Amino acid sequence: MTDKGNVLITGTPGTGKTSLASILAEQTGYSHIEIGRFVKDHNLHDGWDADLECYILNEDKVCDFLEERMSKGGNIVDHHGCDFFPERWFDHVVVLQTENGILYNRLEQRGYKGRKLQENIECEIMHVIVEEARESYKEEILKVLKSDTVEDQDANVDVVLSLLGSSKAGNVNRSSPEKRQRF
Ligand SMILES: Nc1ncnc2c1ncn2[C@@H]1O[C@H](COP(=O)(O)OP(=O)(O)OP(=O)(O)O)[C@@H](O)[C@H]1O
Repeated sequence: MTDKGNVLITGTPGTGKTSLASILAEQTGYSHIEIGRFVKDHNLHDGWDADLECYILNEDKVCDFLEERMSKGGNIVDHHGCDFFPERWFDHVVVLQTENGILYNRLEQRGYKGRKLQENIECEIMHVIVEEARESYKEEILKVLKSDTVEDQDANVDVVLSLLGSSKAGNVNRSSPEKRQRF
């Protein structure tokens, strides 16, 4: 591992991982690794799940593909699961949580329906990802953050920037909140 560490941003689909990770990548110069996109672009899967309408991620392929990149540090990884990554990869793990009604609307707006919508809402209600993160990483590197509003997102950017500023990741560029990308 180099001077720059790696950050994992996880949470149920729709909680705002990709939005937060892109702002952070822009402000820090870290690379944003959106696992879903990598899986598709680099064929790190075992085919398409027609029921859930997503690729069946191959964990070994993903870990092998990312190992060298992660060992160099300076990555912000964004994924809706966290238990199959090597624990040593991450210096900070952030779990985003969104109030169920807000999440429902976000996912519905994205065209989620039926089983896919229901399973994702249940996942959030049951705190599945928070529990998975608690079982997979040490409490001291874990932050659980609310992601209901734009204001929450701004606050979350500051939390991660300060984590990076106070860790071995060293100095990061802080731009003013007005310049931040909005969605
Ligand atoms: N804190 C927030 N407040 C309000 N809206 C948000 C917030 N975070 C994200 N959104 C909006 O919610 C939607 C989902 O965000 P995003 O794609 O970042 O979620 P995600 O967790 O990365 O989802 P997935 O796991 O499916 O990729 C987007 O329309 C985004 O603009």
